[in-house]
Amino acid sequence: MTAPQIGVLALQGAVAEHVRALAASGAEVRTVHRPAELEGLDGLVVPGGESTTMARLAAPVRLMEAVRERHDAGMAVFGTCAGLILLAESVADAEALEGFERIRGLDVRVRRNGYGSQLDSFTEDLAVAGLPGEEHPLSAVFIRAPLIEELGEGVEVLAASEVAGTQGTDGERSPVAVRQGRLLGASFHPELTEDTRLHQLFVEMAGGA
Ligand SMILES: NC(=O)CC[C@H](N)C(=O)O
Repeated sequence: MTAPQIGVLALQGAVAEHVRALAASGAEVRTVHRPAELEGLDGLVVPGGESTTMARLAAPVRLMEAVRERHDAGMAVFGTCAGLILLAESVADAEALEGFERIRGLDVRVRRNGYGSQLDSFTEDLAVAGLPGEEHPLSAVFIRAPLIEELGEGVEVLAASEVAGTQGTDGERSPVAVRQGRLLGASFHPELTEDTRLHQLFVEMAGGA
């Protein structure tokens, strides 16, 4: 079997760390800056960073639209943190993103910085459904993370956080890793630890699992 071809959207953000984690997970990896570079990819990671910056940088070459079209044609997409914001069907406080295309498609509503500011960044051990060695928690790093406020019917929750968002989810566990068909989303930064199991799950998904 040939290795799944996975791209990392490389406009801004945590690109190199995703490349390393994907390569360690058996993928053939390349960075993507332009629509033509999406050709032939089985999957694309949209990294964390700053969603507004990425949306602005993508606009002149219509990269968000191109990713959406490739996803419609079968490419899997994994959005982490800012990448999740770009993948979400709806953003609660979208003023800063207004007028800019996003990928969309993942049937969730997110709130940017929904766990608070940089100072409220945290690490949490999560149980994630469907990972190899599921009984070992995944150490998840949250940095100005988006809060998933609402989920559509077809969205499966793989992990939830004990930490409540700043608005509306008091006392409830908030979903922080979700899957809907060939879309995967995480509020946190899976590329910042040595644990590559979520990347492995995505590489398998993109390869047809
Ligand atoms: N670490 C991150 O990716 C932060 C995301 C950032 N708060 C945004 O809105 O894009």
